[in-house]
Amino acid sequence: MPAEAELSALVARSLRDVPDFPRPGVVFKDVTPLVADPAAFGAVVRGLAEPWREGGVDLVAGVEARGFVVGAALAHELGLGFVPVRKAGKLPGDTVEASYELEYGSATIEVHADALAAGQRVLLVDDVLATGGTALAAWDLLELVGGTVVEFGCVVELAFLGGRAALGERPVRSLHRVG
Ligand SMILES: O=P(O)(O)OC[C@H]1O[C@H](OP(=O)(O)OP(=O)(O)O)[C@H](O)[C@@H]1O
Ligand SMILES: Nc1ncnc2[nH]cnc12
Repeated sequence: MPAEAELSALVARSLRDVPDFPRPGVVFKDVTPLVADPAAFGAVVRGLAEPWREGGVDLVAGVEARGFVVGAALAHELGLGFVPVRKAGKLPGDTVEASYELEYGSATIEVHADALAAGQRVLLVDDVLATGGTALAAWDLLELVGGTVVEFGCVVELAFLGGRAALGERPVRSLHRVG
């Protein structure tokens, strides 16, 4: 099996599907079993890091909360720093914020206004791409504070929810696609 297919299969068997969470009709893709398994977690982090090992990115950003788990590990793997994109009201400095809809609700996220130097190239990551609302809002915020986002990387893509299309021409990479 090619390496990409093997990694996709590993992700598939390391996730837990939780029906009707957090509300009826949603099948929640739970990554907690994956990140609790050092072999699976390591393979996922290496998979997301692979295109960037020779450079092209200055910082990794991740969206609270699950994006912190993937993003901080990935930043460490690449020898880079990490920029947190947080839910509203958590960052202590001056922030810029964006509100958005996601598969099962709405939210507001923030990034520190001084998180990036002008032109710094950012790899944005999260665990799940669903409608793309979160990814698009985070992408725009990171560019608003001066960065250039080079890719949105995620562990799982719920293709039937259209996140890739919502992100338009922005590069998206997922390790495992559902639907
Ligand atoms: O593509 P979307 O429809 O925007 O959905 C994807 C987002 O939803 C989840 O986060 P959630 O807001 O549930 O927060 P959490 O990480 O704190 O659980 C997930 O971690 C992504 O950030
Ligand atoms: N179905 C889902 N499972 C886990 N995280 C999500 N974020 C948005 N939709 C999700």
